[in-house]
Amino acid sequence: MEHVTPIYILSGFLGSGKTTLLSRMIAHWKAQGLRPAIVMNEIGEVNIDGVIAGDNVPTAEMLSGCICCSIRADLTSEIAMLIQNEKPDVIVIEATGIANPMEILDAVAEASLYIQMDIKKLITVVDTAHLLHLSIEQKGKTYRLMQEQIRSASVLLLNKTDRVSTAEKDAMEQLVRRWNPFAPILPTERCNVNPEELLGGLADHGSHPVVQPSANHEADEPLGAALSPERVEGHNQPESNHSGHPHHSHDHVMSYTYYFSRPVNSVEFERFIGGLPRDVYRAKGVLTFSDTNSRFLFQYAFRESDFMKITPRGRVPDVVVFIGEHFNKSVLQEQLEALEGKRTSV
Ligand SMILES: Nc1nc2c(ncn2[C@@H]2O[C@H](COP(=O)(O)OP(=O)(O)OP(=O)(O)O)[C@@H](O)[C@H]2O)c(=O)[nH]1
Repeated sequence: MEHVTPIYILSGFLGSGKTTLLSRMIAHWKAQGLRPAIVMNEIGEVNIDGVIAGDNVPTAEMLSGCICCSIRADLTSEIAMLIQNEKPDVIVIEATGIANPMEILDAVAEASLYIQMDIKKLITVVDTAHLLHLSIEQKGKTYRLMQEQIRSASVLLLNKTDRVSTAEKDAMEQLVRRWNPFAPILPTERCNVNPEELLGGLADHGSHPVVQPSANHEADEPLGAALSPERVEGHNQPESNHSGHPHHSHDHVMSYTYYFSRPVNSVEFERFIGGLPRDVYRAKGVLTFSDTNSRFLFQYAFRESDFMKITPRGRVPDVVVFIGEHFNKSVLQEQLEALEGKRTSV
């Protein structure tokens, strides 16, 4: 029988912890002597996560678009090429944080018409603190998207529990359970989860039928929750895509990439980040500071920033990608140029 490649899909809002989980999954499979491969999707024009994912992992980068819509057609050929060239034991697709998982499932299922693969799980990572914040406001596109990502999951990580109290965590667990009564919910810090519990084995992949969008799964099957009719009905965005399915629009989301031509002062940079408009909800990049002698991977997600020393291999530029809604790119550009000393005031 032809080899069937197991596929895991990682979903979750921007900055929820998908790449953190991906690193753990890769480490787990490598420790078992398996060969994983990654399809990494970014809406920005550079792949900062590629710096984190590590060496020796075959990666297909799909940049500057979202696999659930604008570059969806490329997914089949990217997966086919990975399988043909790298013969991986397992593939993980990390979707952009703004992707609608139903659309991704649909795209992957479309690809499975041509490629022998078995969609094992759709794992959604939730930033518990962010969800708490949005659940108080109870509105907004981000809240609705997060709800969809939670509804579609076959397993859920309630991540960043260190940023909420126990009572808040319990409340969010109840909320998530209401939205998705089927998926196991695993509360985590830094996605620290038992990989066996999360991933199961890969060995049984030959026995599952390849998932189709119209498949009628039992609730306890891995993707039963995601593909059941009420889940599809829950996906109630008004627009339609080319395949006639209701389509989620990303028109409100924008990204801005800034390349640095010289090191900047770390304190001034942190001050700039502290003053970012609320409409910028995610930023990440690689930076060289003038007052330190290391390079840093910079992360900003739901108003928390993080700097990690790195020694990137190969040529990695100093760059930051900002993602958000309707923010003013030229204001950011002016501030960044001022940080570089190209302008006199911020
Ligand atoms: N406080 C806290 N931070 C976390 C936790 N998990 C991940 N982070 C941090 O959150 C930031 C975003 O994590 P990522 O794993 O890059 O998130 P992501 O979902 O891949 O982000 P996108 O690719 O932009 O969608 C990083 O700075 C992580 O170190 C957690 O449990 N607690």
